This record gives sequence, structure tokens and C-alpha cells, in this order.
Amino acid sequence: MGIAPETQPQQQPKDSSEGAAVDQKRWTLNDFDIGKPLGRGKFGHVYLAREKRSNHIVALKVLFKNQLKQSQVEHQLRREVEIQSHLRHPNILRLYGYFYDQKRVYLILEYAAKGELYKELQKCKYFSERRAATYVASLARALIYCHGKHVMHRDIKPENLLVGAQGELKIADFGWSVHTFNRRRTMCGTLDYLPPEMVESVEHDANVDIWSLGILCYEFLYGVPPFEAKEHSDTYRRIIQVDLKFPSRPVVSSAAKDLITQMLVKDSSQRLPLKKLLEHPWIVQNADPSGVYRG
Ligand SMILES: CCc1cccc(CC)c1NC(=O)n1cc2c(c1)/C(=N\C(=O)c1ccc(N3CCN(C)CC3)cc1)N=N2
Repeated sequence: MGIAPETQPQQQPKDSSEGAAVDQKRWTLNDFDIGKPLGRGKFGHVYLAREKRSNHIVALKVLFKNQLKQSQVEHQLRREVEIQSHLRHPNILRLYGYFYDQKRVYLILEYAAKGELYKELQKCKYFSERRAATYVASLARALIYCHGKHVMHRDIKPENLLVGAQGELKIADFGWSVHTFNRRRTMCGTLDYLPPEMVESVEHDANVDIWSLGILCYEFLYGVPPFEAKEHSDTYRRIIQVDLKFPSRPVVSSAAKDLITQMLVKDSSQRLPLKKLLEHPWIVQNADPSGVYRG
């Protein structure tokens, strides 16, 4: 579903530089009708937009260059855009292209019509085992795809997950953990998802994603991440010690606890491989094969 490229050269609006491209398309703001704002992040806003030629609905993410510069994330943005534009998976938000002008960088993104997953999680407090397992299985498939392309650490925490029109999950991050504009009740949400090897800052491999998916699975089922603590230092200690406890409420099946226990293992080489996760009884018995939770 490519959206119409800039074919014939057109008079560029005076203040927009050559539209940069992802796959050789040159975009400018004039190619889009801008709609309502969808959300805001630390570096800018995201708007509903329609590409004029194809009438294709997209999300246009506007990032302010000066804020990117101040936080020294330009190189990270370039790398992440390069990665994201080559990923094609139903559970990874598409990046169709980008362009920039004097002050801003614009990312042309797939529109996820049902919005942010973390708001849904806050609203229902925690998910049913079927809903959690369906989401975890679809994210495992997305991560298997990413690892197959030597892309890792997609930073899958609730703030970076969106929901498509059919209820399917979309990993929407550009490694933008810094981008998360204090979007959760706790400023330090980011800490909760770090695996021991990152907390102890030793080298890490794609198995960090298995750990983060285990954290996410726990939070889907209990409404809070497993190592949450008031102080950073306590969260660090609990992560490093893998101080994993399962509350008695809400009631969660032992199969779910077994899966989480196999993912939250300190030695990253001993974590349950993602392919094995898809064969785990809890996933097989609870996840909807379509990857869509129908309620
Ligand atoms: C700039 C905002 C930001 C900062 C940091 C990280 C991220 C990724 C999640 C983002 N968002 C981002 O990149 N986004 C890329 C996107 C995107 C966000 C998006 N949709 C929505 O944000 C959205 C929000 C609410 C919504 N409704 C809410 C009310 N409901 C009743 C109906 C549906 C429907 C859609 N589609 N592509």
C-alpha cells in the first residue's frame, strides 16, 4: 500500500529543503492534509493526516530539530528511521518515509486507529489471560521477525505499543525510550523493563527482548511490572536479584506464571527462546491464532 510518490518535480515551498526520502520518494508538507492531533511526545506531536494523491490516511509525527539537538538524539533518529523503514510486519508500525524543513523533522507513519495500548491497560487495570496471551504471541512473532533481520531491543513497553483498527498490536517505537514523554504514572517507567545485563551494563544480545516481553506479560496480567519499587535503587536490586513474586490477586494460572518464570531468567542464554514461547501451553491454550483479541 505504497502512498503516491512525488513524481514530477514541483515548486518546493520556499522554506522546505529537499524532501528527504526513505525509498526514493520525496515528500513535502504540501502532500498532506493535516487532521486532528493524536498525541504528543517529548520531541513533538503526532497528527492524523491524509496524503492528497492517494487519499491514504497516515499519522504524521512532527519532531522539533532543536529539541532533538538538545537531547543529542539526531543520530539515534537516523538509525531508527533506517531500521524502521525496512521492517514489514503486521505487528510493527510502518514508517513510509520522512522529510524535514528548517525547524522540524516529519515522519510519515502507519495510522493505528485504536490508539495507545497503555491507556487501555490503565483503563481495565489488567487484561484477561486470553487477551494477554494473544498480545504476547503477536509480539513474539514480531520479535522473531526482527531478530531474523538482526534488529533487537525494540523496547517493548506498554507506552510503545499501539492498537490497529482490527485490535492488532503494533510496536511503534523508534527506540524512543527517551521519547516517552513521562507518559506513565511513574517518571521512571523505563527502568522497570531493563534486564540485569543492561542494569549492570554488560554487553547484551537479542535475548534482552525475551526479558522485556516477560516483564510486559506480567504487567498485562497484574497491571504493574514485577520489579516496581518506589526508589530506582530498589528497582535495580530487584531486577538484578530477579526478585520475582506473584501476588495472590488477581488470580493468574500457573501456566502463565511458568512462562513468565522461564523468561525472567538472569542468564540471558537460559531464557525461553521466542520460538519455544509460541509452543508454551499457556500461549497455545489462550492466544487467538489470528493475533487479534476479539473480546
Ligand atoms: C508523538 C506521540 C508519541 C510519543 C512517543 C511514542 C509514540 C509511539 C507510541 C508516540 N505516538 C506515535 O508515534 N504514534 C504513531 C501513530 C500513532 C501514534 C497513531 N495513533 C494514535 O496515536 C491514536 C491515538 C488515539 C486514538 N483514539 C483515542 C480515543 N479512542 C476512543 C479512539 C482512538 C487513535 C489513534 N497512529 N500512528
